[in-house]
Amino acid sequence: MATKQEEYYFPSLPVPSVQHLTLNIVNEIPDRYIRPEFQSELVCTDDSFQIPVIDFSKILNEKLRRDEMTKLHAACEEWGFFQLINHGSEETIEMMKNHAEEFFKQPLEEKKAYAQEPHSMEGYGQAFVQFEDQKLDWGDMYLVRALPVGIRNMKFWPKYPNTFRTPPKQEKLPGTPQSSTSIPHPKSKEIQPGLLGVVRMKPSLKREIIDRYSTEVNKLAIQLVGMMAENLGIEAKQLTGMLEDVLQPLRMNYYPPCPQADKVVGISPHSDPIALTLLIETNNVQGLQIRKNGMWVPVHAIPSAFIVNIGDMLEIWTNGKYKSIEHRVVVNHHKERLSVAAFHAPNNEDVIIGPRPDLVKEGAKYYKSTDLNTYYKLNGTLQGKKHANEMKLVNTTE
Ligand SMILES: O=C(O)CCC(=O)C(=O)O
Ligand SMILES: [Fe+2]
Repeated sequence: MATKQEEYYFPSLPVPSVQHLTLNIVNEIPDRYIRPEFQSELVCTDDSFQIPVIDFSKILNEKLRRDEMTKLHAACEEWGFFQLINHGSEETIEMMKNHAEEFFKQPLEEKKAYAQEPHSMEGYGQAFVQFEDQKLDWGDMYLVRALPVGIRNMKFWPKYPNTFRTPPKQEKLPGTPQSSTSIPHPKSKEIQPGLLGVVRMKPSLKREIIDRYSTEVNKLAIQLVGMMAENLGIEAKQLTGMLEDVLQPLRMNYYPPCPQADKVVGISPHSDPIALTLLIETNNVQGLQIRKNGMWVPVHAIPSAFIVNIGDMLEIWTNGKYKSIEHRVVVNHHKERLSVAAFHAPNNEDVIIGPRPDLVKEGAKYYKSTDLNTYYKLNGTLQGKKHANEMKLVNTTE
């Protein structure tokens, strides 16, 4: 099946790396980053008002499944966001966090080797900069297309840390079978003291991190989408089938500290135009906020949890039963913040973006149906719930 991958990537004008801009700034930041439009918006100060937490291990447990599935349904209907715990990928998350942090610590020149090219969001740079006079977000990003395997462009995959993309070298240790290895990432938790004091990795941890992370996250995403279909009373395939041939970009976000943090925004308010996002905050610095009840609600990430959110495509496929939610990132005065978002969307241009027929059977259809290429062309800049809103039919009650 032929796909037109490049069309799905929105070209962005080159702008300076914010991380390196900050090295020369003492107090005043360039005007292009000042965003007065966001400064008066209400932020929720009640820390107990939080997105729901879903325990994946309970869903897999026959006795506990029912209640947890009900919680999942409510989370998707009422919040569009939840944290997923006990999902089994905790170790992989830990490695991903270490690697992403190490990558951004490198000198600018090293990172520039992966700079985005015109007409593509892949690589190191910024996203959604369309105009020379456009206001800018206070953050850098690094994006690689992880799935499908066939579209991987290895020139954008980081060579450092070396275990990011390349399996660690196999080294035979005296008296041990070939399962022993060495040279894991210096900071990674997989290091275990081996026989004769030689450092080795657990046999299960020998794959390159991006590949391993991408595979595990995609598997979870598809399982979650299947559970959502079940909760909506439709066949799992009605939703999972849309992602059988999946496009999974991984976006690593780096938000440097800012001396005028209350005047900038790390990522402008937006909903994700894809189907489902699984995100990790790598260094426990709060920054993500979601729009709820007319205010911005800070998300306090649980270490090792995935923050999962419904994207515009799932809102449209479910005919609005599940909602994509606007979110933004605020930055910190003193601390940097990092996150890694794994997006999931169809990779098959025959997939239709429109309400699934079984979800409009007994009622009105609230969204248009369109092909994937037309859908992606609705995009331009990060602007609220642009895709979902453009697709809404006027007869909608909301
Ligand atoms: O950094 C975050 O917490 C959110 C990032 C995000 O919304 C995105 O990459 O689409
Ligand atoms: Fe997002």
